[in-house]
Amino acid sequence: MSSVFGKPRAGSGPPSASPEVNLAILGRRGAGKSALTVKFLTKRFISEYDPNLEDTYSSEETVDHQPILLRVMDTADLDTPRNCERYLNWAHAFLVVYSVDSRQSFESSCSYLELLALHAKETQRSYPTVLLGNKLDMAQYTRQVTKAEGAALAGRFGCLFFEVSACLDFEHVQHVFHEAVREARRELEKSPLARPLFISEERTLPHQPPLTTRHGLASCTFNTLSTVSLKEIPTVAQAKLVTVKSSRAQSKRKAPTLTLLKGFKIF
Ligand SMILES: Nc1nc2c(ncn2[C@@H]2O[C@H](COP(=O)(O)OP(=O)(O)OP(=O)(O)O)[C@@H](O)[C@H]2O)c(=O)[nH]1
Repeated sequence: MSSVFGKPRAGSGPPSASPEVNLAILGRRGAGKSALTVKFLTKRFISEYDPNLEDTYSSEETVDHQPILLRVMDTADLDTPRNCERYLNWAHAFLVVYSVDSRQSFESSCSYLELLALHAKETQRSYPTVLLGNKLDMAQYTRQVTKAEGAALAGRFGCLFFEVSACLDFEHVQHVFHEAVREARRELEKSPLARPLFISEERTLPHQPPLTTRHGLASCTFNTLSTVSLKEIPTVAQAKLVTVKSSRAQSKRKAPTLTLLKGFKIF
């Protein structure tokens, strides 16, 4: 297996002509965001990660026979949404993860869904969101959140809902990520300008308290689209970008690579 260890995307070849979708994975610490990301990218379940590192991965996928460059930001927010503009201004779609064996993580997922609903309202755009109840393999022993509760929460926010397990079958996890891509693609087709923007000037509208105040979200600032200075996001803010080419890389001529995932090597 040839390898790239933490290799930045820039300089790793000509830019891809495939359409691009940015997907941010949100949720409370320990919900399984990294495990799901790694499962999707490598088909493997790895049990321990450095919880403090936040990484963004890039993977060439084929969804419904169409190539797509999928970027996945595996966020590390600890317990509540923090500095959320880094993903709000970047992502086309979101996966909000909780663990079916943790009521606390379920409650956190509700905060994330509220944050996203507010962001959609502020920007007057739709952001496809999938609510994921992870650790389904634990449900028979320590389930704390019923499937009906998950479905009801998803229904309240108009998002798709699945229960999955990062340590069970890969196909189910892949299906969830691909559903997010499908939804994002639909949204991008409806609104061609719906590309992530990086707002370089921080300014709050008069009469509009910052998001932090309205939602009590610690250190979460939000820049409205009415600011004067807009430019496309150049790279992923505050996140290290590495390229992941798993054994599922579309071209069989491209060798699968080794990469850095939250400080761990995948073999
Ligand atoms: N049984 C089981 N354990 C899981 C599953 N997904 C993740 N875990 C475990 O749950 C713990 C937390 O998983 P992470 O993927 O690190 O969770 P995270 O949401 O990324 O949390 P941070 O890294 O702290 O941001 C680890 O010990 C994983 O092995 C799952 O589907 N089933």
